[in-house]
Amino acid sequence: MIKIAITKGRIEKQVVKMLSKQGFDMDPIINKDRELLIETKDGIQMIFAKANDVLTFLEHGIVDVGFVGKDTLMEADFDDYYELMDLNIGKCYFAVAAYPEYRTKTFHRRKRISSKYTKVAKSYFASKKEDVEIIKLEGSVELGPVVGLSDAIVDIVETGSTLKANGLEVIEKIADISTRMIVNKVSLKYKKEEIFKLMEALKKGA
Ligand SMILES: Nc1ncnc2c1ncn2[C@@H]1O[C@H](COP(=O)(O)OP(=O)(O)OP(=O)(O)O)[C@@H](O)[C@H]1O
Ligand SMILES: O=P(O)(O)OC[C@H]1O[C@H](OP(=O)(O)OP(=O)(O)O)[C@H](O)[C@@H]1O
Repeated sequence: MIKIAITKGRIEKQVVKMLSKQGFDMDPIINKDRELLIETKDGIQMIFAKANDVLTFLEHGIVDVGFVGKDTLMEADFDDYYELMDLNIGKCYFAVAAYPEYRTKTFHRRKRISSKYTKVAKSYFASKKEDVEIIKLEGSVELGPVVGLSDAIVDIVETGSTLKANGLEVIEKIADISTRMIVNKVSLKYKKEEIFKLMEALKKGA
């Protein structure tokens, strides 16, 4: 039995589609209602969780494999896992975004940056040797500049339509993001064959 945790939502839908294309029995998952733990005929147990919780389950050995965005991995403090594969799905990127005036404006105080990803934001501005104030927001981060809470944001951009709809633009790209397959180090020792079978199937299903 191989135990997998998948980030609910976008990532879940795409990973399930890839596995189903490779002949894995995904019907119980496609037809699930609100169940959070599903077992398939192929000896796979899947749980569906919030991105950060996927890492928590893997850290505590509850699951062998996790599917999460690189954004979640970059923001997390836990890094004792193997990142086995880039699935090339869930593609987007981290960026600094703001109103166009941000580019030319002179700041006589520390810039205020709002983000859900405070660690990523902090290390980006530190790498630029800029001392900024980071303000944590849990979502709809674009609100920061819109309501005057912050001068800029660090957030995920996919199509750019959320930024555009709010008059904001990308100031600088920080890093590419895509979905990664991560594996518990102990699991890789004991379930190597099943884990590699899963990885090969995902490679073919890409
Ligand atoms: N436009 C996008 N916005 C957010 N995440 C995206 C986007 N495109 C791809 N992703 C990837 O999908 C993952 C899950 O995103 P999703 O929107 O389902 O959850 P979330 O925004 O992290 O959390 P929440 O459940 O609070 O909305 C992200 O961690 C990221 O890797
Ligand atoms: O470039 P786009 O295609 O417009 O996508 C980017 C938007 O999607 C994400 O938000 P999400 O929908 O996950 O909601 P949230 O802001 O509540 O996290 C992200 O935080 C941006 O707001």
